[in-house]
Amino acid sequence: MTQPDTAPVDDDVGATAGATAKGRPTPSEQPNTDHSPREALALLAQAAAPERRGLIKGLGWLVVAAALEAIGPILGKHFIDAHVLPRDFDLGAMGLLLGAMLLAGWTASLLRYSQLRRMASVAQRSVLRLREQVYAHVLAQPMAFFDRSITGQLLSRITNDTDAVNNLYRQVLFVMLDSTIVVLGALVAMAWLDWRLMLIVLALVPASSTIIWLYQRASSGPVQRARALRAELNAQMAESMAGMAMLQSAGAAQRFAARYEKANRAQLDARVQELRANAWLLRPALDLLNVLLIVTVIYGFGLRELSGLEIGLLYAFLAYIARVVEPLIQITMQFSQLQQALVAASRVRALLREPSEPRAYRPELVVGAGAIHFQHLHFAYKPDHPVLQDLDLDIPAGSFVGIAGHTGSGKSTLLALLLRFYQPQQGRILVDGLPLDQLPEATFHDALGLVPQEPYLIADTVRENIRMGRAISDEKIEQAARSARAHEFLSALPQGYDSRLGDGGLAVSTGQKQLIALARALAGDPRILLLDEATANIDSATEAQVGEALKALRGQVTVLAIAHRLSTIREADQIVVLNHGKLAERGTHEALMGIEGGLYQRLVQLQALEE
Ligand SMILES: Nc1ncnc2c1ncn2[C@@H]1O[C@H](COP(=O)(O)OP(=O)(O)OP(=O)(O)O)[C@@H](O)[C@H]1O
Repeated sequence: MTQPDTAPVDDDVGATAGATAKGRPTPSEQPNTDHSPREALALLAQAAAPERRGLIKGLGWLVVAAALEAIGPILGKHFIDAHVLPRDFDLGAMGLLLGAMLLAGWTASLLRYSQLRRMASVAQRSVLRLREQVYAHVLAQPMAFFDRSITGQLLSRITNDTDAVNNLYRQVLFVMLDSTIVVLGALVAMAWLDWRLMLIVLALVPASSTIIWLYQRASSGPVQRARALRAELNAQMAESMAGMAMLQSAGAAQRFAARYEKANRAQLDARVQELRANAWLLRPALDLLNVLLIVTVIYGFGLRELSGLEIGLLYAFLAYIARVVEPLIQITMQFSQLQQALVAASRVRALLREPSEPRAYRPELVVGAGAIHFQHLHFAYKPDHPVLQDLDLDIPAGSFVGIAGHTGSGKSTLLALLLRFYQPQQGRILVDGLPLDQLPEATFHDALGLVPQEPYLIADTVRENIRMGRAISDEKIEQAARSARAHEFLSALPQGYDSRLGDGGLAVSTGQKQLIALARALAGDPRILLLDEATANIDSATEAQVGEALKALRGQVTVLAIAHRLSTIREADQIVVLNHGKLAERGTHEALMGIEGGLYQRLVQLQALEE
C-alpha cells in the first residue's frame, strides 16, 4: 500500500512561532479563517469550475471502468458453474469467457489509467490557476495586510498550501471517488449475485474502518512530530541563511549545527516510529481483517446448503472481497492527510477572502507637472498612536524638497502615503490638484518613481533591472544610468549592461544597488521622484554626484528626498523638518540653520559630531 507524498502543509510552523513572539496576529488566527471541509470543497469546486465538463466525463468513465471490473468475477463464476464443475469442456465457450474476462479487466485498467491521468491534469491546471489567483490577490492587498502577515507564511500559503490543494484533488478525486466507485461496483455485483451475502460483507466495512482508524490514532503522534520537525528543520535552515553574517561573526556556527543535528535526529526517530507502527500494527491488522471477512463469508456459505453451483458464487465473493477491502483501506488511510489538506485549502480560501482595497479611480485624470499638496493629513498605523498629525504642506512642481527629522518622526510614512500604501485617516493628498487616491493605476505609476531604502535587484541583467518590464529603449536605459551616476561602474562590469545581477549573478555593493535603483526610477521619466535614504550607503564623492544629478532634475521633476545624511538635501529648495509627525520647521538649509536652537540646526550639529 502506498501513501501519497503529501506537500508540507505545515511548513510555516517555525514562522508561526516567530510571529507569535512578536505579538502580531498570524493569518490563521484571523477571525475569518474557517477550517470546515465545506470551505475547502468550495475552493476545489471554484478552482476546477472551468473544467467541470471534463471532470464529469472523467467520473462517468470511472463508473464504466468500475462496472467492467465488477463483471470479471461474475464471468469467473459462470466459468466455474457452467464448465469446470459440470466438466463441460467446451473450449470455444470457455475461451470466449476467459477472453471476455481479460478484455473487461484490461479495458477497465486502461480506462481508469486514462481517466486518472485526465483528472491529474485537471488538478494540475486548477492548482496552477489557484496559485496565480492567490498571488494576484496578495499583490492587490493594501500594505497594512503585509504589516500583519509574516512573509514566510504568505509564501507558504502561495506554494505549500496550494500544493496541499493539489493533494486534496488527488485524494478526493482519485482515492476517495475512485475507491468509492470501485467499492460500490463490487457491492452492486455482490447484491445481484446474493444480496444476503452482500449484507454480511457490508457489515464488515465498519470493522475495517475501525482498524485503520485505530492505526491512525497510534501513528498520528509520530507522523505529526515528523512533520513539525521537518518544518523546524526548514525554518532553522532559512534562519541561518538569512543571518549568516551575524551567525559567523558571533562564532555561533557550531551551536547552530548542533541544534540542527538534534532536530534532524528527532525527525529520524519520529519517522522510524511511524514506519514501526505501519509494519507492526497496520499490516497484521489488515491481514486479520481479510481473514475475518473470508471466514465470515465461508461461514455464511456453510449455513446454506452447499450445492455444486455455490462454488462459483464463493469464488465470485472472494474476488469481490478483495475489491472492497483494498479501496476501503485506501480511503481510510487518507483521512489524516485529508484533514491537513482541508486545513490548508481553507487557509487559502481565507486568504482569498481578504478584502482588496476598494478604489474609485477616475480614468480621465492625468498628472501634469507634479505639484503635491498634503492637506491636513492625519495618519496612524494603530488607533491611538498617531504618526502624522495635521500635516499641511505645499510642494511646487519641479522643486527639490528634503525631508529631515529624528528616527521615527514619520518621514517614511509620509512617502508611504504618497505611494498609496496606506490611506490617511483624515485629510488628503492632491497631485496637480487631483485627489491622489482617484488617479488610475497606470497614470499613478507613470507619475511616481521610488528609490527605496533597501533597493532590491531581480535575477536578471543590469539592463532588465533598470527596465523592469517597461517598454524602455536601451538608449533611454543608458541615459537614465548616466543621470543616476551609475553608468561608469555599470559599463566597467564584465559584460557591461548585460551582466547578470541578483541571485546567482554578480554581487554589487549596497551603494551600487542604490544607484541602479535611482537609474530604474529615472528611466520611467517620473514627474515625482521619491528617495528614501537613497544616499545612505554611497561614498561622499558619489553622493555629491547624485546631489548634482538631483539638482539637474530641478524644474522637470518634483523630488522628495528623505535623508539622514543631511548633505544630500543641503541644496534642496526647501527642507521640511518633522518632529513626532508634525511639521516643525521648513525652509532652505541656510534659513533653517539660522534658527537658533532649532531642530534642523541641532540635527546638523549632531551629524557633524558623529562625522
Ligand atoms: N508598518 C508599520 N506598522 C506600524 N507602525 C509603523 C509602521 N511603520 C512605521 N511605524 C511606526 O510609525 C512611526 C514613524 O515611522 P517612520 O518609518 O515613518 O519614521 P521615519 O521618520 O521614517 O524613521 P527612520 O528615520 O528611522 O526611517 C514609528 O513610530 C514607527 O514605529
